[in-house]
Amino acid sequence: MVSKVGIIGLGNVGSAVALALVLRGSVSELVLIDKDDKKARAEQYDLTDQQALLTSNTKILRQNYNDSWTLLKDCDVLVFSPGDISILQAQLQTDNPDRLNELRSSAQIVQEVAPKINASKFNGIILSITNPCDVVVTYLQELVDLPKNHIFGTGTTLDTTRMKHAVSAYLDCSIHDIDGYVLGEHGESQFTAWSTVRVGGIPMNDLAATHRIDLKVIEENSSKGAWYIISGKGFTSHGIGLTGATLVEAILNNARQVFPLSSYNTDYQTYIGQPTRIGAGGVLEVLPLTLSDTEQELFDHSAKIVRENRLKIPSLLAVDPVL
Ligand SMILES: NC(=O)c1ccc[n+]([C@@H]2O[C@H](COP(=O)([O-])OP(=O)(O)OC[C@H]3O[C@@H](n4cnc5c(N)ncnc54)[C@H](O)[C@@H]3O)[C@@H](O)[C@H]2O)c1
Repeated sequence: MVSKVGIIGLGNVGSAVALALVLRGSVSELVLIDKDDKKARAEQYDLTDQQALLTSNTKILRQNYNDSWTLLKDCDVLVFSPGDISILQAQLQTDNPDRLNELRSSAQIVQEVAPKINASKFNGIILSITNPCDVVVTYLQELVDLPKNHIFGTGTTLDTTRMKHAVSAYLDCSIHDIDGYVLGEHGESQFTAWSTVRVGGIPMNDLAATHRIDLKVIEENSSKGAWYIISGKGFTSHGIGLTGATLVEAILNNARQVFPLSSYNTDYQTYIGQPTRIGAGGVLEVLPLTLSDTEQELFDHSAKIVRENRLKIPSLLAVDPVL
């Protein structure tokens, strides 16, 4: 069966998702779109150069930014990854770097791109990556003609892989023995829900008590992961590239698998990172949380931050960015 995936925004992230999808032979057709047409064309040629060396066959298509996006009409999944990473690079010069500072720029992009998605008659599932992830996906859903369960963000999926790595490095064990989630905003208010974390089936909270493990140290190592990477190479790409491809595959294969995605939470009226089952129909189910009282407070706080920032968008867009 033909599977067709579109990617809007071919910077470090969009091109890494495209590369992972092509190398894994996950899709039959890929449609590339970027505001910078030359960049999209370059990615198209670069990805096509691999074809003779692969056992799979992905047709790499491209749509000019200013044309109508007709190639998106029959796409199954659309990856939304436009942005401007220089904003987060500049954040490293501040005392408290925060992805929320990308909001004004990303909200402008959403305003510009959403009508073009609607005009294309795209009717599949959107996977949103652009930061600040939870606020952007909340706003994007409001502007595109798709139901809430047909659009979700990568949420804390990447943060959860970072947490698993930090735990496995600390305990010197296989990363594959670790279950559990980082939840909340894909940002500074995220938290590791230690009550959900198990190592080979043993609750991490029990291990921490018996082995005097300082969970705060492990959490710090994982939650700051993106900033360590950006300070060294200027952007993150490999982890999010494979995260994006894995989630696209989960949709295409109707995996019915649970990831800590940014999905809609009716209590908070916002998208937020929470355990979410996805498949061909997009979000199939948001799993109920059984958190400790402290974790529930952290989750409430994180959702409040996302909601407040969504409400800030009109005033942010009213400000002339040049001033
Ligand atoms: N959710 C996550 O876990 C996660 C992880 C890494 C990065 N990100 C975010 O992903 C986004 C992209 O990061 P990057 O490093 O690729 O940035 P980048 O600056 O390298 O690339 C952004 C791309 O978007 C394009 N673009 C800008 N406006 C556009 C528009 N209106 N329509 C189409 N394309 C447009 C640019 O031309 C550029 O090619 C950022 O918001 C970044 O913070 C999210």
